Amino acid sequence: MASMSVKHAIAAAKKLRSLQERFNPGGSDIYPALMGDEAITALIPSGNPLSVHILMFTRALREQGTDEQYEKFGRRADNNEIIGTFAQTELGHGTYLRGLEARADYDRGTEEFVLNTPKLSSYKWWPGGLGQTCNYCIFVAQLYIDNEAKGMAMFVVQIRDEETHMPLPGVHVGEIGKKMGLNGVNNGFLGLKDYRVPRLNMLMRHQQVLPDGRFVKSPVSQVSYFPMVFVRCMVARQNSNYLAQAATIATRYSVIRRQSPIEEGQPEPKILEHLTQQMKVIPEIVTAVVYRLAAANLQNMYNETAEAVYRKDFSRLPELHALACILKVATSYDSTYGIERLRQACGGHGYLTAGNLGNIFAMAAPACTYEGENSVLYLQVGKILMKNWSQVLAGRELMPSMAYISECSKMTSFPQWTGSWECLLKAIQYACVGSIRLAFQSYNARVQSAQSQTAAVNYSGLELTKAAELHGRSYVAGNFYQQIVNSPNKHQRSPQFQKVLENMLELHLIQIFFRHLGDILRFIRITEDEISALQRRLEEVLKELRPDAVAITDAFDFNDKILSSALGCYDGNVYERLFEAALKHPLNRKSVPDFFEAHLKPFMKENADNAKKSKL
Ligand SMILES: CC(C)(COP(=O)(O)OP(=O)(O)OC[C@H]1O[C@@H](n2cnc3c(N)ncnc32)[C@H](O)[C@@H]1OP(=O)(O)O)[C@@H](O)C(=O)NCCC(=O)NCCSC(=O)/C=C/CCCCCCCCCCCCC(=O)O
Ligand SMILES: Cc1cc2nc3c(=O)[nH]c(=O)nc-3n(C[C@H](O)[C@H](O)[C@H](O)COP(=O)(O)OP(=O)(O)OC[C@H]3O[C@@H](n4cnc5c(N)ncnc54)[C@H](O)[C@@H]3O)c2cc1C
Repeated sequence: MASMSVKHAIAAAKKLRSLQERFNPGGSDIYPALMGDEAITALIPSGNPLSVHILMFTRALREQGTDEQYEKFGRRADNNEIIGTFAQTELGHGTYLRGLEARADYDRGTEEFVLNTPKLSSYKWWPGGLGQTCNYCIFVAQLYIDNEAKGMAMFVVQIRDEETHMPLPGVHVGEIGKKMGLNGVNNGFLGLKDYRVPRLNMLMRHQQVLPDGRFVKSPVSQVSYFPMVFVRCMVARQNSNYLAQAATIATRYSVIRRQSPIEEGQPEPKILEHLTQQMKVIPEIVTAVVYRLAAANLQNMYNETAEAVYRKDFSRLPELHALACILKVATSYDSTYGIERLRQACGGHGYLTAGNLGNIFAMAAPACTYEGENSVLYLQVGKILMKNWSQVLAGRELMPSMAYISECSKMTSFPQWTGSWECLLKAIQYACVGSIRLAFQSYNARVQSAQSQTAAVNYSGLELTKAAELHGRSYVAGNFYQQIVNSPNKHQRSPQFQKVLENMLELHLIQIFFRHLGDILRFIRITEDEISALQRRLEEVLKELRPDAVAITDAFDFNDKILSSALGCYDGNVYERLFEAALKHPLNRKSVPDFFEAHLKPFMKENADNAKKSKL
C-alpha cells in the first residue's frame, strides 16, 4: 500500500506542477497543494504520504529559514528534489511542546549542533512520510548552549542518502505500524544518536545561534509555532470537504433508496421524504457549506498574517492563532460526527466499503487529534478568552473576531425575544459571553486563591472548553450570517439562489440554537411557545430545503472518482454498482471456498458424529 500511495502521490505532485504553471504561474503554492490534496485523496484514499512535505516541510523552510537557507534547502524541497516531513511529536510527548525531549547541543568548537533523542520516549513518532518516503525532515528539538535550555528550535536534518535512500549513520528510522486509516502515509519513527549538523542547519529567520555560541532570541517565540497554524487552517478546509463528500453520497443515496410507505397503501417513498432522514442529512449539507465559507475566510486571514509575519509584523498572530484553533476544532469535531451520522443514514449499505463512508470517516477523524488535540486547543482558546475578558473589564477594545464579546458584555439583559435571525445569533453570542463570565469568575477565584495560572486553567477546564466551544459557534454562525445577509455581492444573486441561502441560514441558526438550548436558557428567558415555534420552523425549513438537497450537493462538484462510492455515484445506479463491487470480492472467485474442506466440513461432520453417539 505504501509504494502504491507514493506512486500515486508522485503522479499527483507532477499534476500539481502542471496545474500551478497553467493556473497560477509563479504564484503561491497553497492552491495547487489544496487541489492536489483533493485529487490525491481520490487517487489514494489511504492518504497522501507527501502531505506533510507539501504543507509543513516546504513551508517551514520558507517561513522559518533565512533567505540563504531557503536557497540551500527550500528551493530543492519546493521542486521535490528532496522530500521532507515535520518531526516534532515524540513517543512521549505531542501536546506539551515544552516537554519535548529531543535535544540539540551547540558545539562552538566545530560550529555544529549535536542532535540526540536521549531516551525511547524522545524518539520522534508520527511524522507523515517519515517511515519510508522522506530523506529529510525538520527536526524540532530543545536547544542547549553550554547545557542551558534556550527553548525549541528547528533543524534541517538529512535522514537518508539521496542516492541509495539508506538511513545515514546515527539515524534509526522506520514505520510506526498500522493505523485505523491513512495507511498509505507511512507515519514513522526517528531516533538520532550524536548526529551532527552544521550551525546553519538550524532555521534562523526568527532566532539565531551565532558562531561563538551567543543566542539571539526570537522577538516573538510563538512564531516558531507558525507551521502548525497553517495546517490548522488547512484542516478547516480539508474536513469541510470530507463532510461535503459524505453529504453528497448520503443525499444521492437518500433519493435513490425507497423504503417504508408514509401513508398506508401508498408506494414506498424515497427515504429523504422521511422527516427524520431529512434531519440526518440536510443539516450536514448546510454544515459543510458553513465551514467551507468559514475556512475560506480563515485562509485569507492566514495569507495576510503570513505576509505580515514575513515583514516582522506579528500583531495579527494572536487572533489568527485563536481562530485557527477554534475552526480546526469545530470543523474536525463536527465533520467527524457528521460523517458517522451520514453513514448511519445509509442503513446497512452505509457500512459497506463500496460506499466509501467508512474511509472518509477514517480520513476525517484523525484531524481531531493531529495538529493539536482538540480539547487542548479548546483550552488554549479558553485561556485566550480569559485574557480578553480581562481586557473587557478594563474597558479596552478586543480583536475584531471577539468584538461581539464587548458588545454583549454591555447588555444588562437579553432584549425581547423575536426569534429573528439576528435574535438567534445574538442568543448564541449572549450565551457565549455568559459562559465566559462564569468561567472567568471560577478561573479568577482560583488565581486569587494563589493557584498558578496553569492549575487554574486545569481546574476551570470544563467551563473554559464550554466558553471556547460557544465562541466557535458564535464566530462560525456570525460569519455565515454576514455572508448570506450582508454580503457585498448579494445583489448579484438570483432571488431563488438567495432564498436557498437564507433557508440554509435559517436551518443553521435553529440547529445550533437547539444544540445549545441548555447553555442559552442559562442566560435568556424563552417561553415554551417560543421554543415550540422554533420547532415548527425547523420542520418547515427542512421541507423547504428538501427539493434543493441534490442540487446543493451537486454544486460541491465532486466527480465519481473523488467520491469513490457505489452509493453516491452521479448516475444513481446504486444496486448495480453494489452488486458489481460484491462480485469482485476474492471470496466470490470460487463457488466452494477453500475453508470448506479444510475446516467447515470436518467441523460439521464431527458434530454430526457426536450427536449420533449421544443418541446410542
Ligand atoms: C498551544 C500549546 C498547547 C501550549 O503552548 P505553550 O507555549 O506550551 O504554552 P501557552 O502558555 O499555552 O502559550 C504561550 C503563549 O503562546 C501563545 N501561542 C501558543 N500557540 C501559539 C500559536 N500556534 N501561534 C501563536 N501564538 C501561540 C499563547 O496564546 C500564549 O500567548 P500569551 O503568552 O498568553 O499571550 C502548544 O503546546 C501546542 O500547540 N501543542 C500542540 C502541538 C501540536 O499542535 N502538534 C502538531 C504536530 S504536527 C502534526 O500533528 C502534523 C500533522 C500532519 C497532518 C497533515 C494532514 C494534512 C491536513 C491538511 C490538508 C489540507 C489540504 C486541503 C484539502 C482541500 O483543499 O480540500
Ligand atoms: C494521523 C496523524 C498524523 C500525524 N502527523 C504528525 C506529523 O506529521 N508531525 C508531527 O510532529 N506529529 C504528527 N502527529 C502527532 C500529533 O500531532 C499528536 O498526536 C497530537 O499533537 C496529540 O499529542 P499526543 O498524541 O501526545 O496526545 P496527548 O497530548 O498525550 O493527548 C492524550 C490526552 O491527554 C489530554 N491532554 C494532553 N495535554 C493536556 C492538557 N494540557 N490539558 C488537558 N488535557 C490534556 C488530551 O486532551 C488527550 O485527551 C500525527 C498524529 C496523527 C494521529
